[in-house]
Amino acid sequence: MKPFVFVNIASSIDGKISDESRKQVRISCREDFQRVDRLRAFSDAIMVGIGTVLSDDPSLTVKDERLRYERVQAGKDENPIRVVVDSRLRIPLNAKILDDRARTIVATTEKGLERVKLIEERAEVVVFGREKVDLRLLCEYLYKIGVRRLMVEGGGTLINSLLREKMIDEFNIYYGNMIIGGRNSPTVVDGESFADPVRLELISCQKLGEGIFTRWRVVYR
Ligand SMILES: NC(=O)c1ccc[n+]([C@@H]2O[C@H](COP(=O)([O-])OP(=O)(O)OC[C@H]3O[C@@H](n4cnc5c(N)ncnc54)[C@H](O)[C@@H]3O)[C@@H](O)[C@H]2O)c1
Ligand SMILES: Nc1nc(=O)c(N)c(NC[C@H](O)[C@H](O)[C@H](O)COP(=O)(O)O)[nH]1
Repeated sequence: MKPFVFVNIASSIDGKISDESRKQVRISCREDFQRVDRLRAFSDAIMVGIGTVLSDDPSLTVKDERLRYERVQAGKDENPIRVVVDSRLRIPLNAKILDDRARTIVATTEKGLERVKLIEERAEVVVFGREKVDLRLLCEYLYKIGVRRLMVEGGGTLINSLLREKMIDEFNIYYGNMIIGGRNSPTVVDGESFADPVRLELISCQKLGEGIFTRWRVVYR
């Protein structure tokens, strides 16, 4: 069994999620960040790859105090569980994701065991896989500890692996009103291309701020 897995990502019109520097580019408008905050609040866990932690240093917490309050009223923690996929435990000790605002799980492999002690002082470390984190086992584990809605906030390398494993149920993509360009800029799905393109079904499409918010169901064949 696995949670319902959905991606939320902000993209430029040319499909880029950052520029060639790989530093964070603000693509979302205010309305979109509010939408993302609500999605976070209605998720049990939020997952990112270590590439995103190293580039963006996200906190992955719910910003709106009322949404955190509603979670507590519903018997949940203020913030969803944060999950980092980090094969070699490269996570910096001062990463925001390791602060005490939410429960954090760092998923690593047998190659990441050297730093386990250090990280364990700040987060829960789980080991799944030898070279790359085994995402199927990780998602099964998350289901076992009660995660039913898993939000994936990137980046493109992690999303590619999850798609290959047929783990993603839905994409929420916000297209900001910009073109970033650059052959080496990260895209929504990086890594190798698919022999057969992954098919999607459009759920909804709406103007949001100055951009477009789209939802897509993944159709695996
Ligand atoms: N615009 C947005 O919404 C948004 C959101 C997130 C990230 N980003 C951007 O994306 C970029 C980072 O993305 P990225 O692709 O470099 O990194 P990523 O966040 O996808 O992390 C990938 C890393 O995770 C690790 N990993 C472990 N097991 C894995 C597995 N089974 N499959 C895949 N990866 C595994 C590997 O070390 C791999 O290099 C940054 O530039 C960031 O700004 C943008
Ligand atoms: N939704 C969204 N729109 C963007 O324009 C953008 N650049 C990101 N980038 C993803 C980034 O890695 C983080 O998810 C948050 O942008 C960081 O915010 P927090 O500190 O977690 O609140 N995400």
